Amino acid sequence: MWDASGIPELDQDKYDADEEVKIICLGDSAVGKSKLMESHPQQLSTYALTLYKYTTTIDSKAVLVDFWDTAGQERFQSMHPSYYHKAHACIMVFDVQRKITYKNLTSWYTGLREYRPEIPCVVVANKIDADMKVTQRNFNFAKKQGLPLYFVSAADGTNVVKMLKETIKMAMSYKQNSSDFMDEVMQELEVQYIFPSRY
Ligand SMILES: Nc1nc2c(ncn2[C@@H]2O[C@H](COP(=O)(O)OP(=O)(O)OP(=O)(O)O)[C@@H](O)[C@H]2O)c(=O)[nH]1
Ligand SMILES: [Mg+2]
Repeated sequence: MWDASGIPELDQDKYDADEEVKIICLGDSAVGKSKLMESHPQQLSTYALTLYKYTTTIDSKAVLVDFWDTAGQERFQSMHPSYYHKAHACIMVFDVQRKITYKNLTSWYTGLREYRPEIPCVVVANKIDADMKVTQRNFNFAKKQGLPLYFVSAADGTNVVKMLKETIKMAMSYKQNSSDFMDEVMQELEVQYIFPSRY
């Protein structure tokens, strides 16, 4: 099992800066998570984790975004808690051509909410280039959970930038507005859970 805390570049303290957000990516293997992120050249890879660093301008503020990408075969059951730690938003991806990847969103979402009950989360229906008709279909999971749904193609770029920009905005808004007491408590609990030996 990988340990993000051992990599200096993944030092959690830097996420305290106002203009930096952490966005995690979840979804089954081969749905296109890495392809969605690969438009961003700077990356740092370990065994199961790839970090894509991305700078953008939102509301005339320079924002540094760390996109965290893991291999889908890790599955939610064995996701390391530090993957979720201090994440400000989540991108959940499925493949419109493989129904099972849509069904499994439920498990990914349950796993996410265990660690990050409040962060904004978007659902991405990827690979629409393979079958444009799917954009007419209802994907009730997103509606039922009250999550935004984006039809995208990582292959030809359709809606990718729009989805990323809107997710970054949600992440920033979460970071700026969620410093309520419960969130602080949750974060303390997470820290103790990840680094039990320090306490
Ligand atoms: N047609 C089409 N193929 C895509 C699209 N996005 C990804 N693919 C292909 O789907 C395959 C899997 O893409 P990856 O980005 O490696 O998927 P992943 O979710 O990162 O998979 P894991 O790392 O195993 O979890 C690759 O062959 C991609 O080229 C898309 O929008 N359209
Ligand atoms: Mg991948």
